[in-house]
Amino acid sequence: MKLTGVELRRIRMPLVAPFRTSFGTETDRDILLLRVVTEEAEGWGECVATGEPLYSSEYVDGAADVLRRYLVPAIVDHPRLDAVAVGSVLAPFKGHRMAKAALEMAVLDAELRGQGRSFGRELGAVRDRVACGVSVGIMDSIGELLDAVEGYLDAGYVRIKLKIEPGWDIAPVRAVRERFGDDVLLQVDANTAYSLADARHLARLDPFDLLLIEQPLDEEDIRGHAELARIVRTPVCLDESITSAAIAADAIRRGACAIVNVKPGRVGGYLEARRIHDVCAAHGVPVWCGGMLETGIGRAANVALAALPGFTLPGDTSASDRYYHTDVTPPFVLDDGHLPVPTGPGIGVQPLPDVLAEVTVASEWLHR
Ligand SMILES: O=C(O)CCC(=O)N[C@@H](C(=O)O)c1ccccc1
Repeated sequence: MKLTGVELRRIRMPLVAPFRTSFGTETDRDILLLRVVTEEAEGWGECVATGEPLYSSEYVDGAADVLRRYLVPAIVDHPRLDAVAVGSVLAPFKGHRMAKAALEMAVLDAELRGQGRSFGRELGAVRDRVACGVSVGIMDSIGELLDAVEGYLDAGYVRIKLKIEPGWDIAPVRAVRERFGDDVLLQVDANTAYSLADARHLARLDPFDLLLIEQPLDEEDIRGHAELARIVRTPVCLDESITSAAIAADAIRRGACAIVNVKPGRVGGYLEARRIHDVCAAHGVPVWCGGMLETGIGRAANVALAALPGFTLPGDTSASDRYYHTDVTPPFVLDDGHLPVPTGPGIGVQPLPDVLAEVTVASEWLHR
């Protein structure tokens, strides 16, 4: 493909409600979108970096800078550009996986739209709809939490994920179990908020029959998670720690995780996400699709990824209205606890021009 233009667009999307995790509270999402224009088609990519470097080292301003200064210039003159080439052209630049993922996604979307192939077909989807879980933030009270969980269960979500942190863990889990019973699929996400010294405390979650405990320790502490997994009966799932297929294989072989949360932005793109899926499948490790509060652009691609065979656990692929009053694409609407896998070319959705214009804070051409 010949790249004829790359647009960097910054949008601000207010959340329907504050979303609190162990590393902070978001009230709106500051999001970078990339539009790649080629002679055959246009493609869209969404960068999942957060406003501040609190989930990982990446943040929106940094991603915009590295795209503007290094990543986009590196690919624009490539004679035969396709999504597979993007990874190798950008490899010399260290890190910045979320920025790289957005660029690779936009190139892949343009390439597939030009070929009339969907993300699902390209990635190897085996389902035409995916079961959806929902992530529930830390709340001011147990009552508020139970009301939120009731609303999501009524909406049809098939799995509940509770954000936890020291001081908000055993009690909310116990309250949800007591109120909604033992059959609700329930898991927790600590976002690195604990240390190995908390192992015995975290083992107090074992009686609640959770699907998993996600990223309890620091993202670099693979050994610590392996030790924790020998103390806590609840399966350990890693998120922030898993930044590549090689690291996934290492973590699995060292006993650090029994389940992996696959997030394309965290690992550098959908092609690496598929490689992680394949490595986990080879080790008999189930995966599920994580979320970064994506708009319908990233959500469409995530739903396609979640349809791969190894994605046997419900992901954080919620409906658009879980986070946004108005999505920048036609909304993803939960149907019987599932979302349909888009079947159109590329990601299968298009931004709605009026909505996009309304939420756009800045737009610049990085190449034309
Ligand atoms: O449903 C979603 O898209 C959000 C799922 C979720 O909880 N994301 C968490 C996470 O740590 O996985 C997150 C929240 C805010 C910012 C980054 C990550």
